[in-house]
Amino acid sequence: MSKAGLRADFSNRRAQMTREFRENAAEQLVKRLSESPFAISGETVGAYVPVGSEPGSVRFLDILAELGATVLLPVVPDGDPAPLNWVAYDPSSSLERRRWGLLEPAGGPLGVDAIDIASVIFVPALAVDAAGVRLGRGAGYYDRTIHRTAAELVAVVYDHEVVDELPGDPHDIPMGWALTPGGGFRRLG
Ligand SMILES: Nc1nc2c(c(=O)[nH]1)N(C=O)[C@@H](CNc1ccc(C(=O)N[C@@H](CCC(=O)O)C(=O)O)cc1)CN2
Ligand SMILES: Nc1ncnc2c1ncn2[C@@H]1O[C@H](COP(=O)(O)OP(=O)(O)OP(=O)(O)O)[C@@H](O)[C@H]1O
Repeated sequence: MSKAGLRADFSNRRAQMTREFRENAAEQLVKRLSESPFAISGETVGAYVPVGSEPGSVRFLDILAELGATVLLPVVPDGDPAPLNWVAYDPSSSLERRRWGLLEPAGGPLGVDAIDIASVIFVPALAVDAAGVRLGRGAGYYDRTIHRTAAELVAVVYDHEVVDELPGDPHDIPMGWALTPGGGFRRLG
């Protein structure tokens, strides 16, 4: 199946999840952080603010910060897809509704290079396969952003979204890990 067809299928399935299912999953993901195979305390960690039925929560970001991480959140640049910009997450400051319904922090962006010092990046995905191929939303923001990073790349997905094989493109950056509510951190590749 084409990437577009797969995107539609995984998105539809997410749209059918109940609120209770999503909230349970979000709480499980928070608990999984205590099992992280990498250090969080003292590290710079990339993460994202989930919108709609994306897995995760603002609480997940708060716990990362409580565990001692500096949390960077992506900001979509104006215009055509280009590398993501980054803002440090401050639990006490507000998130603003932006393009495509995304929630982004209000603070001043640190620049596209800010993510270079991250040791772990939690990456939003619709699905990921056993080799680490990630299915994103199809604008290519993350592939343009993480191609030079040495960070551990963790695709955050629901359990049924870790699949045997997805169609890959040469520009796709492989994920090293999947994080799911039921399975925790799983190595890929
Ligand atoms: N929570 C969250 N933040 C994120 C991402 C994400 O997947 N989740 N991104 C992950 O990359 C980046 C944003 N990427 C996005 C790419 C496409 C669309 C989107 O809805 N596109 C429309 C097309 C709209 C149009 O062209 O006017 C669509 O697909 O229907 C949204 C976000 C950065 N921040
Ligand atoms: N490093 C890159 N340089 C230039 N173009 C790129 C790069 N990575 C991806 N693209 C382009 O971006 C578009 C979307 O790519 P792809 O389908 O892999 O998106 P995605 O990873 O699913 O999306 P996202 O990262 O926004 O969640 C494609 O047209 C692709 O050619």
